[in-house]
Amino acid sequence: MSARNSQTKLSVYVRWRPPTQSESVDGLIEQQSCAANTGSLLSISVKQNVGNGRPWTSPPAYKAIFRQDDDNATVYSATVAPAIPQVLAGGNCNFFAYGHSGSGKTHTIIGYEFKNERSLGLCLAASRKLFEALESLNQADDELGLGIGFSLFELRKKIAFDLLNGRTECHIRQGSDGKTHIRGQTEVLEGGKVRVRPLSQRACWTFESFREELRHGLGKRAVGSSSVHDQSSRTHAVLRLEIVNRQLMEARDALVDRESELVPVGKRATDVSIEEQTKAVMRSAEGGWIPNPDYRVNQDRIDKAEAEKAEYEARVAAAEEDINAILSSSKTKCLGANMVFVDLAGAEYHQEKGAQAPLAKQTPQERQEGRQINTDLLALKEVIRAWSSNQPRVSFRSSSLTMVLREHFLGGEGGASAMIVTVSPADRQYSATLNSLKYGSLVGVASS
Ligand SMILES: Nc1ncnc2c1ncn2[C@@H]1O[C@H](COP(=O)(O)OP(=O)(O)OP(=O)(O)O)[C@@H](O)[C@H]1O
Repeated sequence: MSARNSQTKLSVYVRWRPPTQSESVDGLIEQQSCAANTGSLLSISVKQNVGNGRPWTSPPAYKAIFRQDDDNATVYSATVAPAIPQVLAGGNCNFFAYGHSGSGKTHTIIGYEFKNERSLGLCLAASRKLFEALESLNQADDELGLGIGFSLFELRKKIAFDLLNGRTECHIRQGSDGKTHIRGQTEVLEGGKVRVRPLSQRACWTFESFREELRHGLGKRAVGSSSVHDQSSRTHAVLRLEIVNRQLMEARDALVDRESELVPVGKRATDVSIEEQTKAVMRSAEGGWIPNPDYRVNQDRIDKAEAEKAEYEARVAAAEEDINAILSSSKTKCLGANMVFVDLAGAEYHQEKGAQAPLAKQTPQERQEGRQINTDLLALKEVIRAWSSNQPRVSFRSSSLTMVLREHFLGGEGGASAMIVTVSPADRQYSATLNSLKYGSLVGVASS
């Protein structure tokens, strides 16, 4: 597996969320951050106040540490805003939030208030800025017609659920090109075309329409009870924004059409070949297979079916070429650039000895999901560690989460990646917070 692009860096940030009233009463973690003498990364020291967890000081690893009174707009300015010019110059940028359940990942990435400017989650604040920039480009050249195409899905176990298409199940597979493909159900269309539905991508031409579409899609997201709260995201949500125009969207639709036409033709060629080969042999007296003297393989029939298949394959290749041509001949570099936001499902930790009972009761299924989420996050941790330290082999195939994120990790020149480690200041969640900080520090050190 290829190592990360040398220009792509992963910056790690920490965000403390405000304590709830009961957490303030029960006691808060003592924490302080300091700048190292050399370099610009920060370290954190934490100490449990009431419990007897061991104090810990991180190495210099974090690019910035946000305090409990820093709002989403402040976090956006420091983490995502610097990436907007990179996306407009054609780079791909990825942002994801990592942290234990209830630590503030959804609050940070998606946000819970869609209208208050300072509370917009990172993805909405980014899209608003992108739309502003695209509008200026469109005004300067009305042929560009730029907008944002987005896809939104959530991952649970090995299935991706397409939130823009009624939460339909999609399968995650690695294609012969080594890339990860997320494909929905197979549909038989008019004229015998067989379409394997791709993950939906919806084009929006204004920020307001994007916000409404996003809100609608997010409404389909699954929530359940974690060991910390009862509105927990029990899946990883992935939101991909791509700069598109109508020409690009139409070319993509045309590619899906050409692929749909190829499926029955390809199957027919395989069937003909198998049929001819089957007729050309017969059972011997001993039970083995021998040539059938009464049948001569109809090579013409096979060649005809293969020629038809080649013709349809060429149509697919031409449709792919059309897409590449649109991208390469575009008057703007940003066409096709991506921004990806990942709101990971919350890692769960066992409560410390003497801590309060969990706030929410979990069903056995939710406990099983919790174990699966932890397994995924462990795989992600290993991938980030290997990728950040430029190891030649990165085991992206170890979970469907890492398979899906593969493209985003390996994505292109001139991009940026950032991880925001969200943490709770509650003393009773000390070990969970410590775990997240340690994880972030490993990644931060490896990427520095
Ligand atoms: N920085 C913050 N400022 C204000 N409120 C916050 C902040 N971070 C989190 N919260 C609040 O804390 C609660 C839990 O946050 P959130 O749902 O974002 O957690 P999460 O990490 O996504 O949890 P899970 O993984 O279980 O879904 C929410 O009510 C959220 O509004």
